[in-house]
Amino acid sequence: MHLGVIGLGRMGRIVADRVVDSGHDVTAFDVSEDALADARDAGIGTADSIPTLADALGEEKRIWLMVPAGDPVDAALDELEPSLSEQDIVVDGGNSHFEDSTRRAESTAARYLDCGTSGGPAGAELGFSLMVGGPEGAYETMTPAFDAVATGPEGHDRMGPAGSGHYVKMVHNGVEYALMQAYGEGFELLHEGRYDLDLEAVARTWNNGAVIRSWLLELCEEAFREEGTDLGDVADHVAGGSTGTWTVQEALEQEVAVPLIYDALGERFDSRTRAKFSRRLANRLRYGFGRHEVARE
Ligand SMILES: NC(=O)C1=CN([C@@H]2O[C@H](COP(=O)(O)OP(=O)(O)OC[C@H]3O[C@@H](n4cnc5c(N)ncnc54)[C@H](O)[C@@H]3O)[C@@H](O)[C@H]2O)C=CC1
Ligand SMILES: O=C(CO)[C@H](O)[C@H](O)COP(=O)(O)O
Repeated sequence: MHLGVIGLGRMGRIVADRVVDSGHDVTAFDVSEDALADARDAGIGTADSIPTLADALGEEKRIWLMVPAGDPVDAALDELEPSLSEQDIVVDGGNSHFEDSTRRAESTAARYLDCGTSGGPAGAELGFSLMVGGPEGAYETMTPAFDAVATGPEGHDRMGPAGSGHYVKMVHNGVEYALMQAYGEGFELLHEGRYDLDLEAVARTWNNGAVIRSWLLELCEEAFREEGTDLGDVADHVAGGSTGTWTVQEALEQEVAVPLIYDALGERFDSRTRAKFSRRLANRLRYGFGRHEVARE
């Protein structure tokens, strides 16, 4: 397969690297000259514009977008559109809103796959979990790329029609908010409670056989090891929030109660006005899985 990758940031560069490492060809583009130069230095083929990238892919273009959700996706698609036909397949691997993905799938000439991606930059070695929505034939055609980018054949699946991949990823992120909140509250009680505890040791013990062991808990262990049991100067400020907001909005529309996700989202908003230990841990965990910048005091 010859894959075009648009967006070579924290996630897109991993997509390109994994596809190349699996023996496929990649031609990549990013608006950032630095990102392009880094990719070239690593032996990845690059193009100096989106139309040039499209030309390099010839007939039956296979293109993976990994740019920030919203306007950048529409901007990249607008530039691609004159080169696209129904022989071509475009994958959006970012965190787009599922309704945007449905709209794009209807308006593009290409076959469109919305692909929720989980694992974060820290998951580069293991591979990602991919939740794909869109036409079955396009999903099957892209299987070699999905095998390469995911943990393997078990790490991706077609969720359903257009929009369903990003819908499942949106709910995944809602769950992520609630789990972070639950770990944060537990560690806050241990931190403020009656024993003088080493929280790294607690997390490590829990990670070895406990019911609540998980990758997020391993990232808690890492955070306490690297920042100290009181999280050092990690600020009580949690950024992000869009994917959790979408989850809550959809839950309201479907009249499904999601009180834990709702509360976790509220805590995140509240963090921007008051200081709390659980939020400081959430702030540090987002670096752990997403390499999002840690806000510090
Ligand atoms: N960082 C994470 O943990 C995860 C991120 N995602 C999603 O993946 C997408 C990419 O995220 P990151 O790689 O973290 O972002 P990033 O900010 O590290 O990289 C985005 C890249 O896209 C480039 N770009 C922006 N507009 C462009 C355009 N029109 N044409 C070409 N390149 C363009 C930027 O120059 C940058 O290099 C986002 O939708 C994000 O929400 C999904 C799962 C995990
Ligand atoms: O999708 C992700 C992890 O699964 C990304 O890290 C995303 O940026 C996190 O979402 P938010 O910014 O709403 O915290």
